[in-house]
Amino acid sequence: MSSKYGLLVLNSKNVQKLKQLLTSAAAALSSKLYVRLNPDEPRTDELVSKIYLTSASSCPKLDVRLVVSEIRGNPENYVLIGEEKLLENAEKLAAAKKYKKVVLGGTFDRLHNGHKVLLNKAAELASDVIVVGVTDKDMIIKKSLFEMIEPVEFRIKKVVDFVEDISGTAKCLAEPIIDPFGPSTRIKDLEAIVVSRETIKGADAVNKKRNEQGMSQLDVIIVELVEGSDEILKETKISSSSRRREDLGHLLRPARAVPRETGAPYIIGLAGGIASGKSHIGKYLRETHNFDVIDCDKLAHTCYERGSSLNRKIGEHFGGDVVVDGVVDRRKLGTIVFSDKVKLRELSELVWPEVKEKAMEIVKKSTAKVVVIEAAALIEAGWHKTLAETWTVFVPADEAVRRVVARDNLTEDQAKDRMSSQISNKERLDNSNVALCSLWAYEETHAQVDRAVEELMKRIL
Ligand SMILES: CC(C)(COP(=O)(O)OP(=O)(O)OC[C@H]1O[C@@H](n2cnc3c(N)ncnc32)[C@H](O)[C@@H]1O)[C@@H](O)C(=O)NCCC(=O)NCCS
Ligand SMILES: Nc1ncnc2c1ncn2[C@@H]1O[C@H](COP(=O)(O)OP(=O)(O)OP(=O)(O)O)[C@@H](O)[C@H]1O
Repeated sequence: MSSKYGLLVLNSKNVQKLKQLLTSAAAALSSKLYVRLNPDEPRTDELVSKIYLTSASSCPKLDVRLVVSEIRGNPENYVLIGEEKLLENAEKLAAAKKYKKVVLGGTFDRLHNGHKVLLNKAAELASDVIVVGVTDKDMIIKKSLFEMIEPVEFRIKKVVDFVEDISGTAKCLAEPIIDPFGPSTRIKDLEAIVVSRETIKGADAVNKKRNEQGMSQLDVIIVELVEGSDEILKETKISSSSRRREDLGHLLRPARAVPRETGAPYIIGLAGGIASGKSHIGKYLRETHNFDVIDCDKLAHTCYERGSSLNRKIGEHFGGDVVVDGVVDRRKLGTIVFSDKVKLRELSELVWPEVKEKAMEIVKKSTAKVVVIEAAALIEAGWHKTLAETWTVFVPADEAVRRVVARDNLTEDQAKDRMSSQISNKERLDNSNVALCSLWAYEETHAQVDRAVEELMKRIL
């Protein structure tokens, strides 16, 4: 049985066997590995990067933390990885800290090894306070797959926990920032700023602004980028964007336990904005995975048949002249609802229950293992609250506009208008269990769907 936490002490000899030691940590532990260097192994930037980089391949599931001061809690409580024991040299380590207060900034989504190298540098240099600006709002919306970025409070908590855990002495003060400066140009007695090769310009901008405000200049401490590769996003460094992309097709939050009769199909919702790729994915699920897929768009049309109960309800609600000979005059109804969000909502509230009832009749007759309810407004209609799980497909808004213009022969403004009546991708994803993004080649969309189906089958067996 594996333990949760472990401690790996490195010296000049066993550091040669780093890969082997990290691999044995992977087998022995389930959660966190603290790494400490004994005095005969100096901490160089190369070694810090190597520890994190090697951990990514040798023990990818462990949260590896290179401690720069004394270990929190009692080291005896951790499983010792390898033979080397801890020599207490906390005083020496603390004395080596060059500054009292340092600052750094970032988004820190899905805290990765590049971030850890940067934060380790700050912890290595600062004895008292590490100030961290964590981006939010306008600072994140240009990032790829920004809709999947973790909430800022969560990212802040992760950063503070990591920094205070490895630092031993320094307090970490983190706050959300909505410009590239944040506290770095507000707090006078900062002494240094930690950046990577790619964010040096940001540090220069901070110093320029501090100078203009009559504040001292910060020493600029640079760490090298930790490499990684992502052919789809064309990244050559470990990045949060890649990690978000890797999460596509995987369960983001647990499915709801919905009681199901023996042999009854498992129902999932498929939501997504205009031209996001719902129909394409629905077709793929039907043809490749033998799921039954209910297209609620088509189903809604059948609700408008002559003399239907929906037509009657619409007549009662919007006035008799929108229904001619038992059939809704769609043009007339369109002029009423498309210029008035409240009226559109009222119409939806008449249509959705009818569509849901019809969808459920189809589900009852289905002999498939899984039935997919494909509906653009699934989340607006609140159906996700009763389904076991919802999958959302999305593309960035500008791509959706491009697709609508090309497919539906509309102007850009008309396309934007249509999108403005829908909820945002972020709102959809916040209410979904699985995220799919159809921004790249069809094969990539299919690969995400295949992953989602494979995991779904394991969950529902
Ligand atoms: C504007 C800023 C804060 C936005 O951060 P960004 O969105 O790039 O954050 P991200 O989470 O991607 O990265 C955070 C930091 O880790 C570094 N980093 C990211 N990946 C890696 C990697 N693979 N290896 C090493 N470092 C990495 C980044 O270069 C950045 O310095 C930043 O880029 C910047 O300009 N920093 C310098 C100025 C600054 O710190 N301002 C705020 C002070 S409070
Ligand atoms: N990688 C991709 N995966 C899926 N669709 C893609 C991809 N690349 C481009 N597309 C295109 O995006 C367009 C929209 O796809 P689709 O019709 O499936 O969307 P939708 O969400 O059903 O749209 P709507 O709800 O507006 O009818 C299609 O023309 C489709 O070919």
